[in-house]
Amino acid sequence: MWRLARCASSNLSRSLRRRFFSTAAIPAPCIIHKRGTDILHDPWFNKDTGFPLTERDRLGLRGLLPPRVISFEQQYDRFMESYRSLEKNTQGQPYSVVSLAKWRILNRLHDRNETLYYRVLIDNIKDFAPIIYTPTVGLVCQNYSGLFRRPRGMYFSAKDKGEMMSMIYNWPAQQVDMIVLTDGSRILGLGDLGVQGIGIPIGKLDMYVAAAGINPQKILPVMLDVGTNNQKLLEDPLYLGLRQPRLEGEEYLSIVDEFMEAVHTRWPKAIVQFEDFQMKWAFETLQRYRKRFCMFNDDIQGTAGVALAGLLGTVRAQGLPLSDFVNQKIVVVGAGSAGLGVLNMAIQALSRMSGNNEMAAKNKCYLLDKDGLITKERKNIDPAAAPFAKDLKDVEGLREGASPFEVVKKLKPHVLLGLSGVGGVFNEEVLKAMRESDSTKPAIFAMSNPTMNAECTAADAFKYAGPNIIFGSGSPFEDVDLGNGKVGHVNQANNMYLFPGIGLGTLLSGAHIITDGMLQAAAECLASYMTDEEIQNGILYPSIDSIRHITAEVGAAVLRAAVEEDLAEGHGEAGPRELKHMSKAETVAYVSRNMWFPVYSPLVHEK
Ligand SMILES: NC(=O)c1ccc[n+]([C@@H]2O[C@H](COP(=O)([O-])OP(=O)(O)OC[C@H]3O[C@@H](n4cnc5c(N)ncnc54)[C@H](O)[C@@H]3O)[C@@H](O)[C@H]2O)c1
Ligand SMILES: O=C(O)C[C@H](O)C(=O)O
Ligand SMILES: [Mg+2]
Repeated sequence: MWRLARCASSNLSRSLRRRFFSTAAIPAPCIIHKRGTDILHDPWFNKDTGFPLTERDRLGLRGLLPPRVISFEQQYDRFMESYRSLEKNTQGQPYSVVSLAKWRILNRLHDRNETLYYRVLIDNIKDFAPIIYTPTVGLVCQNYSGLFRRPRGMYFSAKDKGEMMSMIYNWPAQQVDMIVLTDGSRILGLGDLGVQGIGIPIGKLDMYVAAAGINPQKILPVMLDVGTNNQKLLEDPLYLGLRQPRLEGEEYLSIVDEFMEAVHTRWPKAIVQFEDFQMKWAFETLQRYRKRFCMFNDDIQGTAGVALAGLLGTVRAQGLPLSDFVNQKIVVVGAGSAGLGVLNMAIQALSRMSGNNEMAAKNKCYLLDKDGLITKERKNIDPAAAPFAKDLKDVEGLREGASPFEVVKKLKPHVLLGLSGVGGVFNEEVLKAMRESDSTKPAIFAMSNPTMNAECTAADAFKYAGPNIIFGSGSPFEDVDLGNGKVGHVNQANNMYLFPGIGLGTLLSGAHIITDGMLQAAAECLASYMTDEEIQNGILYPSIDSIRHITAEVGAAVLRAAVEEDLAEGHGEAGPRELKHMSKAETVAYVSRNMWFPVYSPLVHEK
């Protein structure tokens, strides 16, 4: 049964939350094995003009920098000034020009000085997340060949078969905690982008550092290049990936197997997040590895938790008890890895609430794909979608393949949720049909990314479906002015609210696998995070400004679930016994304490 207990410290005021996380601890010294220009060229350690004179002496930097020492705060202000003037100078130019210019200036800093980069990112997450993450990251992937200056992360290709076990030792860090892996086959809603999809693991890991405080020296973005079926890329002379069609079947799996074994051999406790794999491989690899390695699929499992929190929030927003969730009619448009992940988790929760009656739970959920409503009449039904196919006699008045409009018109659902990857699927006609919903506050979630691929815009949703709706989208939209001083609130229903906490909680627990129980704990924590007042105002998720706080809470919930399942083997200072004896509040404090925060550490050279 779902109990929405308040998170341990969720009653902290927003400003206190911010202050709590911006208080830097006294930095511990950092041992390095480099000197001179090698340090200046290493973004992990570089402080640019910020090296104090004593350190310049110790590290052989004297004379390699202009004499004046500039403080971290001055460097920070200088960067922000350049950023703001770029913003001013590009005003009125097309979105793609402006956002790529912003991405470039941030990326240059990332390449040069990671401490300063992550500090500006954390402090300005609301402004910068849409640049380094969704939606601009999609544009960056599309333009990767042109934007490429220096590599980031590792690239394992089909040509590296048999070599991966040794290649993994080419990575310079001794320890890696968090890996985000893609094969580039379904990048956001943009399709197969081959090797160019590396932008996604980079963006996701930036969120890990900013939101979860994973040390950037312990992250690794990885591209598994098994070819591409994108003809345009194959014909592009500047394309940087393998120019061959994608490997299939056993050949494909043997590459992923080899990579997973190599990672596990060097870093047995590293967590691997699978990201943006096309559906068949997303499900297959999850089944294949989840009991053997510490891994999860963000598009299936992270998205499901965020959507479930949104669905439960919708019930609360309607002023109903959570138990009323079992009466909600939910229409999901998009039967891919994300849509099926959401439906699976929603049905698990519904069925728990209705006394393990899975049949009753399924009856309330409807699934559509590119060919419309999925029923048992469907020819060549995808096995993953088959359990959700409707018996025609249970959907009277509807036909196999009914369109989103027909389905909404007939069923008057409480929730319409899109994960189709297709922009505009919730058109005027569909949105207007939602006005006749059986709910007084129906919810519309247009979760596909990036912005162009959202099923509808926020403005259209409020305009056509009415001012009372709850609205969520995968990519950020501005709140909508409804007139008379009223505002239509836009929720960013994006898995970024969960994946950083799933990774952090798992890491600190020392669990060697990620179970459904741990994922459910993450979703429950997010669902309980908002106050009733916020929920009444249509606000289902925290502001991205407090992402570090919610991530600490989610991380603690995941860790505690691992303890309850006897999976927590401990990490660093805290062994399994210590973890077991921590109270809920102590667990949150422990997780927060273990979040890395960017400050210049004194550097000490060792041969
Ligand atoms: N907001 C989030 O956190 C989040 C998380 C994961 C995925 N997504 C987004 O969801 C989208 C889908 O991801 P996926 O991994 O499930 O992709 P997928 O390719 O596995 O599945 C796409 C599904 O949409 C269906 N579809 C295609 N055209 C359609 C149409 N015109 N009408 C109805 N259905 C249609 C397909 O038949 C398929 O079932 C992507 O845009 C992705 O960016 C968002
Ligand atoms: O990347 C995102 O913004 C969310 C999600 O993982 C997606 O694939 O769209
Ligand atoms: Mg994704």
